[in-house]
Amino acid sequence: MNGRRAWLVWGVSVLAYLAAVTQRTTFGVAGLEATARFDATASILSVFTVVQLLVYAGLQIPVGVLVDRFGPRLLIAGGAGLMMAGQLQLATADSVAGGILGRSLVGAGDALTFISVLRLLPAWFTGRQIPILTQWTGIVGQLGQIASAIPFAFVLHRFGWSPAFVSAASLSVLALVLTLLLVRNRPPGTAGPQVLPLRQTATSLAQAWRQPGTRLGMWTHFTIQFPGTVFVMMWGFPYLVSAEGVDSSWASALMTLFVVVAVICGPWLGSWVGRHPLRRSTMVLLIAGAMACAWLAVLLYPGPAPLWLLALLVAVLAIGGPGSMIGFDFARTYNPGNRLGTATGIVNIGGFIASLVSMYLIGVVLDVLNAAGFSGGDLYALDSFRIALAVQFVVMGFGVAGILSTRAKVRARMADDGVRLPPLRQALARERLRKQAARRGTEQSSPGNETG
Ligand SMILES: N[C@@H](Cc1c[nH]cn1)C(=O)NCC(=O)O
Repeated sequence: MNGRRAWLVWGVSVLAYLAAVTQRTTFGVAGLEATARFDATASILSVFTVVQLLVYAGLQIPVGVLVDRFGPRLLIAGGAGLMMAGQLQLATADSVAGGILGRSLVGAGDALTFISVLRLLPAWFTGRQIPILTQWTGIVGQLGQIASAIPFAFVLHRFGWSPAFVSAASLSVLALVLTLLLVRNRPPGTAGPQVLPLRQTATSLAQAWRQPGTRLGMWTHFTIQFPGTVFVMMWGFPYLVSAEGVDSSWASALMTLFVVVAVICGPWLGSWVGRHPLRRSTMVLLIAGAMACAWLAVLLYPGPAPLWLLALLVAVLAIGGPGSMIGFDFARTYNPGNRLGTATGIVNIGGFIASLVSMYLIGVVLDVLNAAGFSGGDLYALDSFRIALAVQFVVMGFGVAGILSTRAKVRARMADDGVRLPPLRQALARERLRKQAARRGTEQSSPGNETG
């Protein structure tokens, strides 16, 4: 099914997602300028980010329903239009209310983009390519952070607030135009999934939710996306610099390591998922276990943790981004085409809710410890952070319980359908044999290649 046209559609839609991630992250880069422009305190500024994330998370299900009804092209274009409007609003806003309106529009446009881009993949690609391309979609999109950190920051510091946000808006204009010109919902001559009548929308939403595979995807996203998001978007920098005493240039290097590890792991995880579709949840639990162990080692380390241990922590947390994409693979494989957008929206809520709850609770615990005198007047004391960050174990425990209970339901349904899951040991032995056979095949074919 895939040819040049499919790659073009994917390329343009991923550019639209990259533009969305750029718009999502520009405000973080402009934090200092925003404080001066809006004459705002740190907590008011954090409201900008929280509102944007709440709008994003709150719109996931409506957007999922809309993408099933109107197709991804219209929604990706609409998302780009909303983000353009949001950034233009921000470019001219000089009151907190005006700024928050701008960020809300950006959050709404952003919400329309990612699940619509994922929705295009099964229409244009087949089989094992889909999990790999799902990963590449996530990876290429994250590069939008670099567009905020380098060209956007350059324009902001050189030319000021309004030119920077207007230039960011122009990226969404490009995404809007290219999407309308080049993206199509499916290859010409192929029939899309049957669109359900409007009155069946609620039924379809209920069916997507009742499907335990969708909820397994949501708990997957919930459990392993949030530790990395919390670290990168909110608490990582203050923790590293103020509590662990890491130099700020090393802290930036650790944040770069985060992106590099996510980029390296994504394609590998995508191809692993394609080869072991029945072991996806085991991989998710392994990643969650590795994250819990890494945090435990850092938080229990007597005194400030050494840089190598912090680098290990960052590397493990980074796997969560690509790892959480396995959640979307559950949604895709356990739902029919006509409710795939809805199911994807449900999955995508998981990680963002867990992130918001954790970010907030960590802040509350830090405040309480400070008010109680535990922190010795230093809000970001190492021992206070040890307790506050441990909140994540509770959130993760919640997620793991969700994964285990929904996985049991998925497996029970599979057993009813006559699908038997071979024991892990047997599956690993079979994989070893397959690899040996593949190696023997290569050895045997090499002389032929040489003579041929
Ligand atoms: N898991 C992330 C995307 C990702 C992929 N690799 C690293 N991060 C996700 O769910 N993203 C949703 C979005 O809207 O960006």
